[in-house]
Amino acid sequence: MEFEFDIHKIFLEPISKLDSSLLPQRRPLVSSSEAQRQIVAVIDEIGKASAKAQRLPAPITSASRMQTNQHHLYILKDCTPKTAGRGVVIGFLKVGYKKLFVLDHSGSHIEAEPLCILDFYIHESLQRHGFGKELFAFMLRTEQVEPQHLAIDRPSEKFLSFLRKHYNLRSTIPQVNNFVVFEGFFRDRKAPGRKMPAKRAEGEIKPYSLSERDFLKHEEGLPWPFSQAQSSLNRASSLGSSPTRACPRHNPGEEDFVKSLRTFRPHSLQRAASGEQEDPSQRRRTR
Ligand SMILES: CC(=O)SCCNC(=O)CCNC(=O)[C@H](O)C(C)(C)COP(=O)(O)OP(=O)(O)OC[C@H]1O[C@@H](n2cnc3c(N)ncnc32)[C@H](O)[C@@H]1OP(=O)(O)O
Repeated sequence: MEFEFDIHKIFLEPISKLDSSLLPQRRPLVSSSEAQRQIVAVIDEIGKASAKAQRLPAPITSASRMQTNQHHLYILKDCTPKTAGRGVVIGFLKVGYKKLFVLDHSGSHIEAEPLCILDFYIHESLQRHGFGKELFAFMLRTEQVEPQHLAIDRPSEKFLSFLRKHYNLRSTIPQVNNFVVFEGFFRDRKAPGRKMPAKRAEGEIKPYSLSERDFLKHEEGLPWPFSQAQSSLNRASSLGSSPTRACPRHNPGEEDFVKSLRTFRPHSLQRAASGEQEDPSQRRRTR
């Protein structure tokens, strides 16, 4: 992706890590205000490209969302002499910690706060050249995390293939939310998860967990899963919640629906109990 300004003056490293300040560790070679303006333009553009590649109705990565969340954004630029001019952005990877209830092999809910892969994109013309692996490996080193300890927010087929090929991540542990976790998720973690009691007091239950992609639904009307309540509940519900997300709006009939969620036994849970595996790609949100 090319821009009307010089990428090499704002991103001095091959891979730049940004947080909510939107400023890379090495100070850009242009004024702070100019750097901020250019970096906002880059993030918004690559966010749009990623959404288009994933056929999402709107970007899940934008400068404004970066500023209001505790996410880390890794941006890879091209350093080869052929693009020595103003430089190009090859792709990006966005990660962040989220509080989730993750099902273990026995179907128990474990409260965990794993690093989650939230958005990942390499420009179409440069896919399958090893850039994704370079970016992903850099993130793993920087965040000091093992690939099997990650939770993935609705991976695409390409991403699942990527994880199989580079990290031998194949078998998933069936979940009832939209995050995919792999075998080994619970092994040798630095901070082991907390097992939740089978029955919890009323009011203590966090009824659902929103993935990055679910905020899109928020903007369209009732938040997911409440937006599903009027129609039939034909997909697995989610448990757990994201600390970085605003509280859902309360609507008439919402409490009844939450109660019904508490007694609802999702298909994935039934599958977990029977040992049957679910194809994670089937869990992707349809538009
Ligand atoms: C949580 C989320 O972010 S889900 C969304 C993930 N992003 C997308 O799906 C957007 C479109 N895809 C992409 O941007 C890229 O393909 C990525 C980010 C998934 C991978 O980056 P790449 O630079 O292509 O990966 P890299 O070259 O390091 O590894 C290649 C491997 O990735 C997988 N892969 C990459 N592109 C494809 C493709 N078009 N079809 C199938 N598998 C693919 C394959 O396993 C491939 O190995 P192979 O060529 O031997 O089959």
